[in-house]
Amino acid sequence: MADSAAAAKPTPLLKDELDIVIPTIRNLDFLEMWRPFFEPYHLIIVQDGDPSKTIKVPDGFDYELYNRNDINKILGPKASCISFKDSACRCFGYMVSKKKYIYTIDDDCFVAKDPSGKMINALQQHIKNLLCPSTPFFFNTLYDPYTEGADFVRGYPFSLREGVPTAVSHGLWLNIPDYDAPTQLVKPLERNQRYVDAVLTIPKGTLFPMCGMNLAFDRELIGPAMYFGLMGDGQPIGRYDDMWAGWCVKVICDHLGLGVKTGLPYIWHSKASNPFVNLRKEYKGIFWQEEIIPFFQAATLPKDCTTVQKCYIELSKQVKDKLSKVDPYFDKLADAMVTWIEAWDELNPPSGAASKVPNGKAK
Ligand SMILES: O=c1ccn([C@@H]2O[C@H](COP(=O)(O)OP(=O)(O)O[C@H]3OC[C@H](O)[C@H](O)[C@H]3O)[C@@H](O)[C@H]2O)c(=O)[nH]1
Ligand SMILES: [Mn+2]
Repeated sequence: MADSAAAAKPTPLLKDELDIVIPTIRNLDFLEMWRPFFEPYHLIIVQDGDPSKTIKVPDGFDYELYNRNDINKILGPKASCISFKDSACRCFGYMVSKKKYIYTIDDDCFVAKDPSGKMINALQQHIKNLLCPSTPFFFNTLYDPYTEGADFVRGYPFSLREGVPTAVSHGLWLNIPDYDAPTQLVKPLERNQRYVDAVLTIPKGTLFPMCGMNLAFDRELIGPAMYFGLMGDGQPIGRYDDMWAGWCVKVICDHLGLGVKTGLPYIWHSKASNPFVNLRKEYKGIFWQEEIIPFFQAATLPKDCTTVQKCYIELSKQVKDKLSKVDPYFDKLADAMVTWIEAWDELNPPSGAASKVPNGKAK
Protein backbone atom coordinates (compact mmCIF):
# COMPACT_ATOMS: atom_id res chain seq x y z
CA MET A 1 0.00 0.00 0.00
CA ALA A 2 2.73 2.44 1.10
CA ASP A 3 4.65 1.91 -2.18
CA SER A 4 1.66 2.78 -4.33
CA ALA A 5 0.97 5.90 -2.21
CA ALA A 6 4.59 7.05 -2.59
CA ALA A 7 4.50 6.21 -6.27
CA ALA A 8 1.30 8.26 -6.69
CA LYS A 9 2.88 11.37 -5.12
CA PRO A 10 4.51 13.40 -7.94
CA THR A 11 8.08 14.58 -7.39
CA PRO A 12 7.94 18.34 -6.69
CA LEU A 13 9.09 20.37 -9.71
CA LEU A 14 12.83 21.23 -9.69
CA LYS A 15 13.22 19.49 -6.32
CA ASP A 16 16.99 19.11 -6.73
CA GLU A 17 17.55 22.21 -8.85
CA LEU A 18 16.20 24.92 -6.60
CA ASP A 19 17.30 26.41 -3.27
CA ILE A 20 15.10 28.49 -0.99
CA VAL A 21 17.04 31.42 0.52
CA ILE A 22 15.74 33.00 3.74
CA PRO A 23 17.35 36.03 5.43
CA THR A 24 16.49 36.03 9.10
CA ILE A 25 16.98 37.48 12.56
CA ARG A 26 14.39 35.23 14.26
CA ASN A 27 13.32 31.60 14.72
CA LEU A 28 11.78 30.14 11.58
CA ASP A 29 8.45 28.93 12.90
CA PHE A 30 6.87 30.44 9.78
CA LEU A 31 8.13 27.39 7.90
CA GLU A 32 5.47 25.23 9.56
CA MET A 33 2.81 26.82 7.34
CA TRP A 34 5.00 26.33 4.25
CA ARG A 35 5.93 22.73 5.12
CA PRO A 36 3.68 21.06 2.50
CA PHE A 37 5.31 23.17 -0.22
CA PHE A 38 8.89 23.73 1.04
CA GLU A 39 9.84 20.52 2.85
CA PRO A 40 11.13 18.70 -0.26
CA TYR A 41 13.50 21.58 -1.07
CA HIS A 42 16.88 22.55 0.32
CA LEU A 43 16.94 25.77 2.36
CA ILE A 44 19.80 28.24 2.64
CA ILE A 45 19.32 30.32 5.77
CA VAL A 46 21.31 33.54 6.06
CA GLN A 47 21.31 34.55 9.72
CA ASP A 48 21.74 38.28 10.12
CA GLY A 49 22.68 40.19 13.27
CA ASP A 50 24.27 38.55 16.31
CA PRO A 51 25.96 35.30 15.17
CA SER A 52 25.95 33.95 18.73
CA LYS A 53 22.15 33.78 18.66
CA THR A 54 20.70 30.36 17.82
CA ILE A 55 18.05 30.32 15.09
CA LYS A 56 15.55 27.50 15.58
CA VAL A 57 14.55 25.67 12.39
CA PRO A 58 11.56 23.29 12.59
CA ASP A 59 12.48 19.59 12.29
CA GLY A 60 12.29 17.87 8.93
CA PHE A 61 13.78 20.62 6.77
CA ASP A 62 17.03 20.08 4.89
CA TYR A 63 19.06 23.26 5.29
CA GLU A 64 22.39 24.95 5.57
CA LEU A 65 22.72 28.02 7.78
CA TYR A 66 25.30 30.81 7.51
CA ASN A 67 25.83 33.51 10.14
CA ARG A 68 28.17 36.51 9.96
CA ASN A 69 31.14 34.49 11.21
CA ASP A 70 30.60 31.95 8.42
CA ILE A 71 30.35 34.70 5.80
CA ASN A 72 33.57 36.30 7.05
CA LYS A 73 35.31 32.91 7.09
CA ILE A 74 34.18 31.94 3.58
CA LEU A 75 34.73 35.30 1.87
CA GLY A 76 37.58 36.76 3.94
CA PRO A 77 38.08 40.46 3.07
CA LYS A 78 35.46 40.16 0.28
CA ALA A 79 32.83 39.72 3.04
CA SER A 80 32.82 43.53 3.10
CA CYS A 81 30.41 43.47 0.15
CA ILE A 82 27.77 41.55 2.13
CA SER A 83 25.49 43.83 4.17
CA PHE A 84 25.07 43.43 7.92
CA LYS A 85 21.84 44.17 9.82
CA ASP A 86 19.76 44.41 6.64
CA SER A 87 17.85 41.79 4.65
CA ALA A 88 20.31 42.53 1.84
CA CYS A 89 22.49 39.82 3.44
CA ARG A 90 20.28 37.29 1.65
CA CYS A 91 22.35 37.63 -1.52
CA PHE A 92 25.10 35.63 0.18
CA GLY A 93 22.70 32.69 -0.08
CA TYR A 94 22.47 33.19 -3.84
CA MET A 95 26.26 33.10 -4.05
CA VAL A 96 26.82 29.91 -2.05
CA SER A 97 23.98 28.00 -3.67
CA LYS A 98 24.93 25.35 -6.22
CA LYS A 99 21.53 25.16 -7.84
CA LYS A 100 20.11 26.55 -11.06
CA TYR A 101 17.13 28.27 -9.43
CA ILE A 102 16.62 30.40 -6.33
CA TYR A 103 13.47 31.31 -4.45
CA THR A 104 13.82 33.90 -1.68
CA ILE A 105 11.16 34.70 0.89
CA ASP A 106 11.00 36.76 4.08
CA ASP A 107 10.22 35.06 7.40
CA ASP A 108 7.06 37.15 7.93
CA CYS A 109 5.51 35.91 4.71
CA PHE A 110 2.91 33.15 4.93
CA VAL A 111 0.78 31.04 2.61
CA ALA A 112 -1.99 33.17 1.07
CA LYS A 113 -5.36 31.92 -0.21
CA ASP A 114 -6.71 32.56 -3.67
CA PRO A 115 -10.30 33.88 -4.13
CA SER A 116 -11.60 30.31 -4.07
CA GLY A 117 -10.04 29.84 -0.62
CA LYS A 118 -7.36 27.46 -1.89
CA MET A 119 -3.87 27.70 -0.35
CA ILE A 120 -1.45 29.17 -2.89
CA ASN A 121 1.69 27.15 -3.56
CA ALA A 122 3.78 30.22 -4.37
CA LEU A 123 6.87 28.16 -5.14
CA GLN A 124 5.16 26.12 -7.83
CA GLN A 125 3.77 29.25 -9.49
CA HIS A 126 7.23 30.84 -9.53
CA ILE A 127 8.64 27.66 -11.08
CA LYS A 128 5.90 27.76 -13.72
CA ASN A 129 6.72 31.43 -14.43
CA LEU A 130 10.45 30.65 -14.76
CA LEU A 131 9.96 27.60 -16.98
CA CYS A 132 7.71 29.50 -19.39
CA PRO A 133 9.16 32.09 -21.81
CA SER A 134 8.70 35.86 -21.40
CA THR A 135 7.52 38.38 -24.00
CA PRO A 136 9.45 41.65 -23.38
CA PHE A 137 9.44 42.88 -26.98
CA PHE A 138 5.69 43.07 -27.67
CA PHE A 139 2.93 43.34 -25.07
CA ASN A 140 0.27 40.62 -25.05
CA THR A 141 -3.01 42.22 -23.95
CA LEU A 142 -4.32 38.90 -22.67
CA TYR A 143 -1.37 38.85 -20.29
CA ASP A 144 0.66 35.62 -20.02
CA PRO A 145 0.10 33.82 -23.36
CA TYR A 146 1.60 30.59 -22.07
CA THR A 147 -0.85 30.10 -19.22
CA GLU A 148 -3.81 27.71 -19.39
CA GLY A 149 -6.77 29.26 -21.25
CA ALA A 150 -4.84 32.18 -22.73
CA ASP A 151 -2.83 32.70 -25.91
CA PHE A 152 -1.33 35.37 -28.13
CA VAL A 153 -4.00 37.77 -29.32
CA ARG A 154 -4.68 38.80 -32.91
CA GLY A 155 -1.95 41.09 -34.24
CA TYR A 156 0.74 39.54 -32.12
CA PRO A 157 3.69 38.88 -34.47
CA PHE A 158 4.27 35.16 -34.99
CA SER A 159 8.00 35.87 -35.23
CA LEU A 160 7.92 36.86 -31.54
CA ARG A 161 5.69 34.10 -30.18
CA GLU A 162 8.57 31.87 -29.11
CA GLY A 163 9.40 34.46 -26.44
CA VAL A 164 12.70 34.64 -24.54
CA PRO A 165 14.05 32.74 -21.50
CA THR A 166 12.63 34.00 -18.20
CA ALA A 167 15.27 35.11 -15.70
CA VAL A 168 13.11 36.56 -12.91
CA SER A 169 9.67 35.84 -11.41
CA HIS A 170 8.52 38.65 -9.09
CA GLY A 171 5.64 37.70 -6.81
CA LEU A 172 3.26 39.98 -4.89
CA TRP A 173 1.78 40.25 -1.40
CA LEU A 174 -1.69 40.27 0.16
CA ASN A 175 -2.32 42.06 3.48
CA ILE A 176 0.73 44.28 4.22
CA PRO A 177 1.84 45.79 0.87
CA ASP A 178 5.49 46.68 0.27
CA TYR A 179 5.01 50.44 0.67
CA ASP A 180 7.79 52.94 1.39
CA ALA A 181 7.82 54.68 4.77
CA PRO A 182 6.03 57.93 3.73
CA THR A 183 3.18 55.91 2.18
CA GLN A 184 3.08 53.62 5.22
CA LEU A 185 2.89 56.67 7.50
CA VAL A 186 -0.06 58.26 5.70
CA LYS A 187 -1.84 54.93 5.14
CA PRO A 188 -1.03 52.85 8.25
CA LEU A 189 -4.19 50.76 8.00
CA GLU A 190 -4.12 50.08 4.28
CA ARG A 191 -4.13 46.39 3.43
CA ASN A 192 -3.86 44.88 -0.03
CA GLN A 193 -6.97 42.79 -0.56
CA ARG A 194 -6.86 42.79 -4.36
CA TYR A 195 -6.01 39.43 -5.87
CA VAL A 196 -5.18 40.11 -9.54
CA ASP A 197 -5.03 36.86 -11.45
CA ALA A 198 -2.30 37.82 -13.91
CA VAL A 199 1.37 37.29 -14.74
CA LEU A 200 2.91 40.00 -16.90
CA THR A 201 6.24 40.30 -18.65
CA ILE A 202 7.74 43.69 -17.86
CA PRO A 203 8.42 45.22 -21.27
CA LYS A 204 11.97 45.82 -22.45
CA GLY A 205 13.17 49.31 -21.54
CA THR A 206 10.94 49.55 -18.48
CA LEU A 207 12.35 49.46 -14.97
CA PHE A 208 10.37 48.22 -11.96
CA PRO A 209 10.62 48.28 -8.14
CA MET A 210 11.75 44.71 -7.38
CA CYS A 211 10.72 43.53 -3.89
CA GLY A 212 12.78 40.74 -2.39
CA MET A 213 10.17 39.20 -0.13
CA ASN A 214 8.63 36.80 -2.68
CA LEU A 215 11.11 36.47 -5.55
CA ALA A 216 12.48 33.71 -7.74
CA PHE A 217 15.12 33.72 -10.42
CA ASP A 218 17.24 31.58 -12.69
CA ARG A 219 20.64 31.74 -11.01
CA GLU A 220 22.49 30.54 -14.11
CA LEU A 221 20.89 33.22 -16.30
CA ILE A 222 21.06 36.24 -13.97
CA GLY A 223 22.53 35.22 -10.59
CA PRO A 224 25.68 37.39 -10.69
CA ALA A 225 23.52 40.51 -11.12
CA MET A 226 21.41 39.74 -8.02
CA TYR A 227 23.69 41.69 -5.68
CA PHE A 228 21.61 43.42 -3.00
CA GLY A 229 24.15 46.20 -2.45
CA LEU A 230 25.64 47.83 0.64
CA MET A 231 22.82 48.45 3.13
CA GLY A 232 22.22 48.52 6.88
CA ASP A 233 25.01 48.76 9.46
CA GLY A 234 27.57 51.45 8.62
CA GLN A 235 25.72 52.49 5.46
CA PRO A 236 23.74 55.70 4.81
CA ILE A 237 20.81 53.78 3.35
CA GLY A 238 18.67 50.71 3.94
CA ARG A 239 15.63 49.01 2.39
CA TYR A 240 16.88 49.74 -1.12
CA ASP A 241 18.67 46.40 -1.42
CA ASP A 242 16.15 44.71 -3.67
CA MET A 243 15.43 47.95 -5.54
CA TRP A 244 19.10 48.34 -6.49
CA ALA A 245 19.33 44.72 -7.56
CA GLY A 246 16.12 45.03 -9.59
CA TRP A 247 17.34 48.05 -11.53
CA CYS A 248 20.69 46.40 -12.34
CA VAL A 249 18.97 43.10 -13.21
CA LYS A 250 16.41 44.70 -15.55
CA VAL A 251 19.06 46.69 -17.50
CA ILE A 252 21.11 43.50 -17.92
CA CYS A 253 18.09 41.33 -18.80
CA ASP A 254 17.08 43.87 -21.45
CA HIS A 255 20.63 43.85 -22.83
CA LEU A 256 20.92 40.04 -22.89
CA GLY A 257 17.37 39.45 -24.16
CA LEU A 258 16.05 37.82 -20.97
CA GLY A 259 12.60 38.19 -19.45
CA VAL A 260 11.32 39.50 -16.13
CA LYS A 261 7.78 38.64 -15.00
CA THR A 262 5.64 40.09 -12.22
CA GLY A 263 2.26 39.16 -10.74
CA LEU A 264 1.20 35.75 -9.42
CA PRO A 265 2.00 34.21 -6.98
CA TYR A 266 0.80 36.05 -3.91
CA ILE A 267 2.03 35.44 -0.40
CA TRP A 268 0.44 36.78 2.81
CA HIS A 269 2.77 39.46 4.23
CA SER A 270 1.96 39.52 7.94
CA LYS A 271 4.15 42.11 9.64
CA ALA A 272 4.41 45.83 8.92
CA SER A 273 7.83 47.01 9.94
CA ASN A 274 8.06 50.28 11.83
CA PRO A 275 7.48 53.18 9.40
CA PHE A 276 9.53 55.59 11.51
CA VAL A 277 12.50 53.24 11.55
CA ASN A 278 11.94 52.62 7.85
CA LEU A 279 11.88 56.36 7.12
CA ARG A 280 15.27 56.76 8.76
CA LYS A 281 16.66 53.88 6.66
CA GLU A 282 15.10 54.92 3.34
CA TYR A 283 14.98 58.68 3.29
CA LYS A 284 18.22 59.21 1.36
CA GLY A 285 17.00 56.64 -1.14
CA ILE A 286 13.81 58.64 -1.65
CA PHE A 287 15.90 61.62 -2.82
CA TRP A 288 18.61 59.63 -4.59
CA GLN A 289 16.20 57.50 -6.63
CA GLU A 290 15.16 60.62 -8.56
CA GLU A 291 18.70 60.59 -10.00
CA ILE A 292 19.40 56.85 -9.86
CA ILE A 293 16.41 55.87 -11.97
CA PRO A 294 17.24 58.24 -14.89
CA PHE A 295 20.76 56.79 -14.71
CA PHE A 296 19.44 53.24 -15.20
CA GLN A 297 16.93 54.40 -17.82
CA ALA A 298 19.80 55.86 -19.85
CA ALA A 299 22.27 53.04 -19.16
CA THR A 300 23.47 51.16 -22.23
CA LEU A 301 25.85 48.21 -22.30
CA PRO A 302 28.36 47.58 -25.11
CA LYS A 303 27.86 44.61 -27.47
CA ASP A 304 30.95 42.87 -26.07
CA CYS A 305 29.21 42.54 -22.72
CA THR A 306 28.04 39.04 -23.45
CA THR A 307 27.97 37.62 -19.93
CA VAL A 308 26.20 38.80 -16.77
CA GLN A 309 29.56 39.34 -15.08
CA LYS A 310 30.84 41.55 -17.93
CA CYS A 311 27.58 43.51 -17.91
CA TYR A 312 27.76 43.95 -14.15
CA ILE A 313 31.37 45.14 -14.13
CA GLU A 314 30.54 47.62 -16.92
CA LEU A 315 27.54 48.82 -14.91
CA SER A 316 29.76 49.28 -11.84
CA LYS A 317 32.08 51.52 -13.90
CA GLN A 318 29.12 53.64 -15.00
CA VAL A 319 27.88 53.84 -11.40
CA LYS A 320 31.31 55.10 -10.33
CA ASP A 321 31.43 57.57 -13.22
CA LYS A 322 27.94 58.96 -13.07
CA LEU A 323 26.49 58.42 -9.60
CA SER A 324 29.45 59.27 -7.34
CA LYS A 325 28.53 62.94 -7.82
CA VAL A 326 25.19 62.19 -6.15
CA ASP A 327 26.99 60.89 -3.04
CA PRO A 328 30.38 59.30 -2.26
CA TYR A 329 28.37 56.23 -1.20
CA PHE A 330 28.04 55.25 -4.87
CA ASP A 331 31.80 55.19 -5.24
CA LYS A 332 31.90 52.63 -2.42
CA LEU A 333 28.94 50.75 -3.90
CA ALA A 334 30.62 50.57 -7.31
CA ASP A 335 33.69 48.99 -5.70
CA ALA A 336 31.47 46.58 -3.75
CA MET A 337 29.81 45.54 -7.02
CA VAL A 338 33.23 44.49 -8.32
CA THR A 339 34.05 42.67 -5.07
CA TRP A 340 30.73 40.84 -5.34
CA ILE A 341 31.55 39.58 -8.84
CA GLU A 342 35.04 38.54 -7.75
CA ALA A 343 33.55 36.63 -4.79
CA TRP A 344 30.84 35.12 -7.00
CA ASP A 345 33.39 33.84 -9.52
CA GLU A 346 35.59 32.51 -6.72
CA LEU A 347 32.71 30.46 -5.27
CA ASN A 348 31.26 29.58 -8.68
CA PRO A 349 34.18 28.75 -10.98
CA PRO A 350 32.93 28.86 -14.61
CA SER A 351 33.92 25.21 -15.18
CA GLY A 352 31.53 23.76 -12.52
CA ALA A 353 27.95 23.22 -13.78
CA ALA A 354 26.10 25.06 -11.00
CA SER A 355 23.33 22.53 -10.43
CA LYS A 356 25.60 19.46 -10.25
CA VAL A 357 27.66 20.25 -7.14
CA PRO A 358 26.24 19.05 -3.77
CA ASN A 359 25.07 21.62 -1.26
CA GLY A 360 26.77 22.50 1.97
CA LYS A 361 25.65 20.74 5.16
CA ALA A 362 23.39 21.96 7.97
CA LYS A 363 25.37 23.44 10.86
O1 LIG B 1 18.31 43.58 10.00
C1 LIG B 1 17.55 42.74 9.45
C2 LIG B 1 16.13 42.90 9.41
C3 LIG B 1 15.36 41.93 8.82
N1 LIG B 1 15.93 40.84 8.27
C4 LIG B 1 15.11 39.80 7.62
O2 LIG B 1 14.71 40.36 6.37
C5 LIG B 1 13.35 40.01 6.08
C6 LIG B 1 12.54 41.28 5.94
O3 LIG B 1 12.44 41.86 7.20
P1 LIG B 1 11.03 42.54 7.69
O4 LIG B 1 9.93 41.69 7.22
O5 LIG B 1 11.15 42.83 9.13
O6 LIG B 1 11.05 43.91 6.92
P2 LIG B 1 10.05 44.47 5.80
O7 LIG B 1 9.99 45.95 5.93
O8 LIG B 1 8.75 43.76 5.72
O9 LIG B 1 10.94 44.04 4.51
C7 LIG B 1 10.74 44.62 3.25
O10 LIG B 1 11.55 45.78 3.12
C8 LIG B 1 12.97 45.54 3.29
C9 LIG B 1 13.44 44.48 2.33
O11 LIG B 1 13.49 44.97 1.01
C10 LIG B 1 12.58 43.26 2.39
O12 LIG B 1 12.90 42.31 1.38
C11 LIG B 1 11.14 43.65 2.20
O13 LIG B 1 10.35 42.53 2.38
C12 LIG B 1 12.91 39.08 7.21
O14 LIG B 1 13.10 37.74 6.79
C13 LIG B 1 13.84 39.45 8.37
O15 LIG B 1 14.07 38.37 9.26
C14 LIG B 1 17.31 40.65 8.27
O16 LIG B 1 17.82 39.64 7.75
N2 LIG B 1 18.08 41.63 8.87
MN1 LIG C 1 8.10 41.95 6.21
